[in-house]
Amino acid sequence: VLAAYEEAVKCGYSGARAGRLHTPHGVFDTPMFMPVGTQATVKAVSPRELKEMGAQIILSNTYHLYLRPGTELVAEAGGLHRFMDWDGGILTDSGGFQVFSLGPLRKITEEGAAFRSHIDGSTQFLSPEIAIKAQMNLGADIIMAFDECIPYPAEYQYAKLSTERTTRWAERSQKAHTRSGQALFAIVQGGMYQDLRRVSANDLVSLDFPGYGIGGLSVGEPKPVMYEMLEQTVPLLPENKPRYLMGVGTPDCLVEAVRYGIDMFDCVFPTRVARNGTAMTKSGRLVVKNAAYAKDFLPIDENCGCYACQNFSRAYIRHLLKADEIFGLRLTTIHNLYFLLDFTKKMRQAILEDRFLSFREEFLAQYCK
Ligand SMILES: CNc1nc2cc3c(cc2[nH]1)N=C(N)NC3
Ligand SMILES: [Zn+2]
Repeated sequence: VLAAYEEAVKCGYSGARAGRLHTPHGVFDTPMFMPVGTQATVKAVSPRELKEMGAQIILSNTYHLYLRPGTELVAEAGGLHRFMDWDGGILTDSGGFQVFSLGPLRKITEEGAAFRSHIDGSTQFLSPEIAIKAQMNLGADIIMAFDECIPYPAEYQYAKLSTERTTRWAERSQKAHTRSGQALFAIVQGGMYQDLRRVSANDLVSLDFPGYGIGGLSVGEPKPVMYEMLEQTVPLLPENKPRYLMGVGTPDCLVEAVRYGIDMFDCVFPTRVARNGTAMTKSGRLVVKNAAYAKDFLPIDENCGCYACQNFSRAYIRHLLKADEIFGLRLTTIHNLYFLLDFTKKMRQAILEDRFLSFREEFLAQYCK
């Protein structure tokens, strides 16, 4: 069965739920955080380390792999799982976001999006059909419909026309998707307009997908606006199907989104800030590179079970970062990924024990943004 959803343990007092996601590569627990491995690697960590820290599903990007090394090449290599030696779950994003955020955009038409490659400036074109074929070649367990990610802010009229096109593109994505054993999720758009979000959700639900991404959020809008869009959208999505909030995020956003009923998350934040020496903790960010930690022989977090915190001090990691030693980036990355993976595990446990709201209160009280 594809990304079927079962055991959605629904807690009466909030939309939070703990579920299990069935894929050809295993059954995975939600809420879940998916480490981002844009170019078929989660930067600075190995598949063995990912497995060890409890990663279940990781994300890769069709846009990048289509441009380099090419999705046919990955198919010839036996598919993305074989190519990167990852036997857990893989979700590929369709390129809808990256085309608009990475390549200098040439032109969007009903047919698709023409753009210039951010790698060599060559003229490229992605359409629902091309994006779906590319994802079938990659062979991920979950793939995403090709959508247009509306920039923020956007005029109502533009958001309306773009959202309607994204729905037509979702239908074309569905028709182009012929690979069994692979789940195609649609992506709800609608900008920051409540009515457009509701129309987008209702239209996509009537096309009947096995799961739904919520896109076009965490694109610079104030957090209350993001939560308002969630409040409008999530209740319209089927309870027995996964909801995936794309590109989110920081622990405070995760705990709020879980309260609204989100099950899946991905974000480059933990791996990206790790590479400039920032560690995530339950009290907020800790910039290990700061001189304050030069002689701090405690771990980043004494209660953390990760490889970095079990074996190394802040002083050592700071030394490596100051000396531009690659191992320093590896340790901060391992810690940040472990922190978020463990955080979602703690949220799941709280939901199952019917104490999610108090877990959320306690966490938010301690965490400074
Ligand atoms: C960082 N914020 C973010 N918002 C997103 C929104 C989308 C996405 C990826 C995102 N990342 N991928 C899509 N295919 N569409 C919507
Ligand atoms: Zn740690």
